[in-house]
Amino acid sequence: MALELLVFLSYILCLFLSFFLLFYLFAIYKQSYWLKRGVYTPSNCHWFFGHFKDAFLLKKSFSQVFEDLYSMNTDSSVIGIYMLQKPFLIVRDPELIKQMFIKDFNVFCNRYFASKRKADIIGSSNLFSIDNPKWKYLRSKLSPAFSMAKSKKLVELMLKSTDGLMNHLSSQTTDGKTSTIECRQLSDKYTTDVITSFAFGIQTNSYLNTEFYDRTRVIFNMTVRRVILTLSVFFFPRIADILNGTFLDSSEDFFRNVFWKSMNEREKSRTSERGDIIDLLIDLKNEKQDPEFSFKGDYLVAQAAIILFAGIETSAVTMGFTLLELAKNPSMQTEVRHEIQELIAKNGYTYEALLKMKYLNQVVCETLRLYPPLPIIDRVASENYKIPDTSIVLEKGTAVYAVVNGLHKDPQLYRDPHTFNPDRFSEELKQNIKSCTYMPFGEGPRKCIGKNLKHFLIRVRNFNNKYLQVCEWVNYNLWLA
Ligand code: HEM
Repeated sequence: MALELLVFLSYILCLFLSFFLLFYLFAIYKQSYWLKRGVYTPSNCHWFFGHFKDAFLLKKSFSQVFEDLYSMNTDSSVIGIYMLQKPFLIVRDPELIKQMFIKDFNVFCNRYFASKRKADIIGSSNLFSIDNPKWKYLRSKLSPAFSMAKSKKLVELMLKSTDGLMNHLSSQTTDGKTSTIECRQLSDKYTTDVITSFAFGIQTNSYLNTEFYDRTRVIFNMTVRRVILTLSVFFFPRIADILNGTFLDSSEDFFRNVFWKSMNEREKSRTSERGDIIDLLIDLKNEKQDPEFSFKGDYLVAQAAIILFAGIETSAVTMGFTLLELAKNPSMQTEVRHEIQELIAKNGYTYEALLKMKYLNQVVCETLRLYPPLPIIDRVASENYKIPDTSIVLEKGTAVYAVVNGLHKDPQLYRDPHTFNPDRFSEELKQNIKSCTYMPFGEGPRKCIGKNLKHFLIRVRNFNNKYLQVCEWVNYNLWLA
């Protein structure tokens, strides 16, 4: 009996070892992909984790690993990398980024990083995720809401949404002079209120009533399940299909109901333009529909939802780090406060005053250089593509990445790159910044649609009458992507 058990166990062990050996050989074979194509690959590739061992073992963020790979000591314009066994390409050379993201946009018009699950309409048919040619049609229809011409109206909407923040700040100073405030959540609540007003057409005050805010957190709070879902959507879309997750997760019905309530009420009581996304979506819903894309049902909810979620976190991260850098640099803070006080005294809290805040703009631009909220930006080749001036042919379906946090901290592109220096963006010096070396909003036709808005979002009313200092427990980590 004991002998039989031993034989049985040896069979199991042999089976396991054979399986392991086969998988190991398969992994090594898969990881020879770039070598066969003559593309430089960093040697620190683990047979199972690929180049992302530290990220999978939670020692570094994925964006930090991308930055490290970008910063490898190489002259190569592209770097072949592996996420587990899957090949991806980092494009290091700004000229090549320009070629792919702008000039050859017809080949690189879609994202790899996006939900493609057809069953999840809100996740897959929003402006961020959807593929060309539907994307082009949708973008042309949504763009008017983001034009500079509409910005004036938007600033009015935003100013109305800042009351919550101002009242909250006033209530925080316990001794009438100082208070320790957690800026990250403060910024999250502020951008949630402002962008909800724009995207969903309703006024929220996340400092007093947290229901709407808490629902948005379902998307951003990274539970283990959410991390697996997000990683699979980003890097392994087929696994995302099997996991059956949706973009809005357990909050889907909540946002759908809020959206339709807002649409229906507006349609009934619409007397003048509020100038928000709801106004635009009502017009699009009532237009003659194009066979390319129908503005109906969840296809409408999807657009409001992506504008909300693409705007909240990016703007809050930027605002939080801007506040932090100003607290660390008192002379810059004084300059910003003087500029704001002077312009508000002359123009009031107006669109015109906000446009003139040149130094604050430089500070925000420098924050976006050091802390880009989306540190990597991807595209996928929609056909085989020969990289100009090389013999490398990218296969259709290959994902390529611009590593924004790598470019922004490259000492060959920025002198003393780790120093916070808003003067880089002064009128005379900003001319020296070359195309595709500064891209917090991405590049090319698919760059951020809310780019113009963020200046207003971050400038409005924040820095006027409070003086900032850094407290002891500051956390500098940007744990995104
Ligand atoms: C500091 C603030 C912001 C930053 C740093 C930022 C950054 C970005 C980046 C890097 C992309 C990808 C661009 C590319 O692939 O080339 C993007 C796309 C997008 N952003 Fe923003 N964003 C910000 C604010 C906003 C705001 C306020 C909104 C809306 C109210 C918004 C809506 C979108 C949308 C809808 C897309 C998808 C565009 C498309 O695929 O056509 N963003 N953003």
